[in-house]
Amino acid sequence: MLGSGCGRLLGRAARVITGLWVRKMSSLGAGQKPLIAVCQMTSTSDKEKNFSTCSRLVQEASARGASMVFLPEACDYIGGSTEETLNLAEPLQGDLIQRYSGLARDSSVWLSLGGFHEKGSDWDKDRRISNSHVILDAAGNIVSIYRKAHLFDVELQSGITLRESGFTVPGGEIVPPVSTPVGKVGLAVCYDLRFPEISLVLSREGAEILTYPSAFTITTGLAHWEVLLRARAIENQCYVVAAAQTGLHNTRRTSYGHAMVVDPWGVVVAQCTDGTGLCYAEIDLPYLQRVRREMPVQDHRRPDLYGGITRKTSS
Ligand SMILES: O=C(O)CNC(=O)[C@H](CS)NC(=O)CCC(=O)C(=O)O
Repeated sequence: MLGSGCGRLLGRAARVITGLWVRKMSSLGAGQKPLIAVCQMTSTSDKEKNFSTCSRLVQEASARGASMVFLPEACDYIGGSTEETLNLAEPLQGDLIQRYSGLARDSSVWLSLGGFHEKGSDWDKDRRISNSHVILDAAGNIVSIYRKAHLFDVELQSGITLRESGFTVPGGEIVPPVSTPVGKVGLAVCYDLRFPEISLVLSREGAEILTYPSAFTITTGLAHWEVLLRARAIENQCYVVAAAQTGLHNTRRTSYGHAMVVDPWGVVVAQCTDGTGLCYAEIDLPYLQRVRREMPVQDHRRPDLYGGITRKTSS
């Protein structure tokens, strides 16, 4: 737990927005803080239904005054088999992205599509897709694409076996944080959460908000989800935003849920309850600056000691 000596910072504590505040970025006055909305849903292989869920959530968030809405990994669909996952994939020039684009435009919000199954230019060669985190601005333009770099290939004794590399090509780059109306957003996806290096690169590049849209398994979620999200927020003194899949997708896949927002002090300031829904949080950048000023961990780093960390360890 956090010690009482930190009372001054803790005094500000968690503020989860519940009221019907309509305060779009365009109408934000001086000192007003932008609002974000974070989504939780249960994707299936029915793309039409998934889109209509996303659409309803985004419209609700927009009516509440959110400037940016975060959708989870696989917001487009979760296939019941590798074959189905591959068959349903679309290119970023396809119909589905156009519809998300229209949704951002019609609702005048920025959108994070936390994981879009992207049929890329190498499809004909390798028949694998990318797990792409796409940022759309409020006019519906694609402003950034990050392709998941760390793929979830695991075999747990508890019965969870997933081999993402069987249908996905790993991304080859970390993309610079995106300037949005709610702050500078650093992009990652799900399993990337377990690799602090990516968060260090993003925060060094200026990220104020780290994003981990996810479809965590229940076993790993129970053990690791919240502690990892809070650790990334504390280490980097960033907001951490984690939209999430929840519940039963098909006979073989279930997700942990617990979509949340963590503030730069490590406090969980918003969290979804059970099922499909949203949670909201204000992004308080002056507060983030204060946390960084009062405990300047970035200035205390000792890169002279860490040289070997980027080398792969032999097993
Ligand atoms: O398969 C899709 O269509 C969408 N992708 C996912 O659900 C991915 C790959 S299987 N899931 C994860 O990375 C879970 C990570 C996790 O649970 C952990 O790190 O503990």
